[in-house]
This record gives sequence, structure tokens and C-alpha cells, in this order.
Amino acid sequence: MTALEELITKAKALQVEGQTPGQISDQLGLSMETVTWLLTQQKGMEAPKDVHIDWTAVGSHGALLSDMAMMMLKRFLYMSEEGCAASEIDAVVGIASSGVPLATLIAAEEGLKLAVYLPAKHSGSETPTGSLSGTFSTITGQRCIIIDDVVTTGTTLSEAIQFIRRHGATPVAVWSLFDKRGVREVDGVPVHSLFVVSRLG
Ligand SMILES: O=P(O)(O)OC[C@H]1O[C@H](OP(=O)(O)OP(=O)(O)O)[C@H](O)[C@@H]1O
Repeated sequence: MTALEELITKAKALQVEGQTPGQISDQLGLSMETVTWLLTQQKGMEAPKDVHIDWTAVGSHGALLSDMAMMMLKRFLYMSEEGCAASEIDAVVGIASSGVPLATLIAAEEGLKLAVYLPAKHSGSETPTGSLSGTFSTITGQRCIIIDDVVTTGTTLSEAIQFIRRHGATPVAVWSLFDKRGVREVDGVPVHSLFVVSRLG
């Protein structure tokens, strides 16, 4: 089975489970247009220009995940020779769910506080709002690094940045593994990604 066929099977299985195209789109990190295409496969309908990043091979293995988190940290440390130093950071904010294990590993390595941001789209309430998990650190008055795995539209990052500012903290930078849109900054906060996807045509 090709990667595309696997994706179609996954999308259809989620639909059978009762998930809406919107939920499938969130879960697979794809646009609604792409999910509609995967589910219907209408004849003559051209495949949308989207990219699916499957990093399960790394994410499902603790040691590999740790290596990836250390690569994110080292990228920042090398960069910080020119800019902000790690000593100026108080807390690492992991974006649920996939940003959390990466943030945990980085916070542990640097001896920093760990906070967990739960995006509005994960909220089950009628009026979805983002929140900070009460199990982990608070952020007020702290300088924070935000960690996520994939940037698709930047919506989640923008939401997290605004939340952090409203709660009296300073977002210093965003570190992500993959940037699907070539986003260099969100709401004035620099975004540093290990891998950036650029479309040539
Ligand atoms: O830039 P955006 O368009 O906002 O998309 C990026 C977000 O989407 C994914 O989260 P999602 O909740 O879908 O999946 P996850 O639970 O695997 O993190 C990803 O982990 C980012 O948080």
C-alpha cells in the first residue's frame, strides 16, 4: 500500500468511526479540501496541493523522539550565539498534544518549567476556548518558548501566543519540527523550524 492509499484508508476509517471532515482534518493535519478529496476521490477532481507529514517512525520511539527534541534545542543554542540565550528563558510551553512530549524533553534537559497549552479545537465545550493545563506550570511573568510539531496554517500558534500574552507572559520564540507554509514569524514571535516545506510549482 502506498502512503497515499494508507492516508485514504485512515481518513475513511475515521469517517466510519463517526468523525466529521473537520475532525479528520485536525487529526491528520490536512486541509478540509484535502480530506474531502481523500474521502470522495471524485473522478476528474484534481488532488489538492497539500502535504501530509507522517513522523510516526520517530514519534513512536522514545529515544528517537528525544534525539529530535535535542536537535530542536541545539538549533536554538547555535542560533542564540547571535540572539536570545537559553538562560533568558523561564518556561517551555508544549502545545497539546504532539508538542507536549517534545517540550517535556527540552524542559528536562534545560531544567526549565513545563507548561501545557490545550488549543481551543481540543476543547469539548460549546464555546471552545484555549486553556493552560492545571497539572503543569503557570506562566505569569515568565519568558516562554512555545513548542509544537507541525505548523500548517499558524492558527494554533497565533491562538497560543495571544493566550500567553493575555496571561502576563512573554512568548520569546516558537520552535517546531516541520513548517508546512514557510512561516517565519507569527504575531511578532519568530518561528524556528527544523524542516521547512516549500512548494516549487
Ligand atoms: O498551524 P495549524 O493549522 O493551527 O495546525 C497545526 C496544529 O495542528 C496539529 O495539531 P492537532 O490538534 O491537529 O493534532 P495533535 O493532537 O496531533 O497535535 C499540530 O500538532 C499543530 O498543533
